[in-house]
Amino acid sequence: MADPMPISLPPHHPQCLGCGPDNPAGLHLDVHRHGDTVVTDITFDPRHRGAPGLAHGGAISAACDDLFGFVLYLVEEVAVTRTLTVNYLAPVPLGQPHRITARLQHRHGRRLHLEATGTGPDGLTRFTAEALFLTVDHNHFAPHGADTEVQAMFTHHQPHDREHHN
Ligand SMILES: CCCCCCCC(=O)SCCNC(=O)CCNC(=O)[C@H](O)C(C)(C)COP(=O)(O)OP(=O)(O)OC[C@H]1O[C@@H](n2cnc3c(N)ncnc32)[C@H](O)[C@@H]1OP(=O)(O)O
Repeated sequence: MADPMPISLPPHHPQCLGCGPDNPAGLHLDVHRHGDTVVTDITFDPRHRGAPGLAHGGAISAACDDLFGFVLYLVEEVAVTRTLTVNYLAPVPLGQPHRITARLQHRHGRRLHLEATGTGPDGLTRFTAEALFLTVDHNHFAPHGADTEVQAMFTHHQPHDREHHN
């Protein structure tokens, strides 16, 4: 079967560490939906350096965590990370695009079990990640004054609003 057309997904918000276009320290992830997966191509650069020439594990972890946050658009529910495990299978060189693909593996009540894979241009999978997200309601963000902002993320920015085909 032919691959589904990719659909552009909106950033969580402009200042998001993972995907916010206005965050100068951000990873600036550009994310698309491909069927039941979400996909981003990231090229770690010297700002993300761990060992010389290689990406820092924390930067890889942040990219996976934020990409998991895009699966929520598919689930159409707000959830937050409870656990995140990254399997660093091989060093990730700076300056080479890596494709990270994430999806919902299964759901059990409030528990969303998510999985991701990061693969280089040579076809080598250099990291995988698994996360448990727990669904929350908007009140979760209320003590921090962000409840309406998060609500807007999931109402005003429906993925199909920005549909385009690459
Ligand atoms: C808005 C989208 C932005 C996306 C950005 C990218 C993602 C992020 O960075 S999110 C930010 C980082 N994460 C956070 O700040 C979360 C901080 N943690 C919390 O606020 C709370 O722990 C929270 C809300 C996750 C859960 O608290 P609470 O609602 O009290 O849940 P709790 O009762 O402990 O657990 C709920 C259920 O999950 C189960 N559970 C909890 N932990 C685990 C675990 N590790 N494994 C399996 N089950 C678990 C519990 O047993 C419980 O099950 P049941 O309902 O059957 O009793």
